[in-house]
Amino acid sequence: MSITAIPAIAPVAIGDAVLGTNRSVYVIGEIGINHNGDLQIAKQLIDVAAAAGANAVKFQKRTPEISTPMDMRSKIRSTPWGEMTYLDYRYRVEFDAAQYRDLIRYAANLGLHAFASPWDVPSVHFMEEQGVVTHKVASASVTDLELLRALAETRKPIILSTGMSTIEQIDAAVETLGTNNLVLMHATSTYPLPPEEANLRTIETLRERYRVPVGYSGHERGLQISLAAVALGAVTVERHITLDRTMWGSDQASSLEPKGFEALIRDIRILETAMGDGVKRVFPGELAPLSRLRRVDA
Ligand SMILES: C=C(OP(=O)(O)O)C(=O)O
Repeated sequence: MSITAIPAIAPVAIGDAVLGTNRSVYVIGEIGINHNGDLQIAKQLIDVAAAAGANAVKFQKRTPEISTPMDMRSKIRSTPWGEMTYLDYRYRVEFDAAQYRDLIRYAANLGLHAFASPWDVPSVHFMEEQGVVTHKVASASVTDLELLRALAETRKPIILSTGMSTIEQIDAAVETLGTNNLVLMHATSTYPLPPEEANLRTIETLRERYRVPVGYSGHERGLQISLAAVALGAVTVERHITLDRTMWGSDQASSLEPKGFEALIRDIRILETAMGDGVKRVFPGELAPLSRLRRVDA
């Protein structure tokens, strides 16, 4: 029987990790803004990611006066620090350069990459000065071509999330970034994500359309959907992590707590081993049952 060979999808190196088919899944603990602007909480979340066996932690970096939508800026928000405008709240949860240096070093000492999704062009330069191994593009930024051009100029590997985007918008983003050193992430930006909006078969759609490694950024409750994404070939999985889902903050409720994140990574490691390489063979463990059970030898 003749089988037509489809050209393999080139893996993408991020620091000392390689993301691609038949490689270990690159697990990202998305700290995002779940640290609520508190450096000690951020470090505790890095501890959680390291203890669970993640490969990386991720933050969100914003220049609030640029990245906060105009109509949101003066809205009043109740926060643990009192009532304040949405813009002031956005400033309250940002870390400065010295704090990022501290966090990235802290993560590196625990064997983790640390990087961010920059939400505006100055934030790209800010994270570049931190010497990060990669940049992530949040789903919200898919159509921000100015941001994508700045990211392309860094020549770093880029992880592009695709939630709340049409295929045409993703086409334009991919064209801007180029497919060299690009990892896409299937995502649906519903918080929390109901199964009927997960549409995991999109992982295959993105992989076939763009011929780049594809991962999954999840916002569901529980672990099943992320694990299914791995079974469908996701090369990276990103999940929000929190110390406690009842903490104040918009992403806490749809985040995984330490035990959940640990269980997720344990199961991902079992799954990636179980996926194998697809080459049909008789395994050593089958030899005893073979001699016991098969009557006709071919
Ligand atoms: C919001 C983000 O990502 P996603 O769109 O994958 O949830 C982010 O990386 O900041």
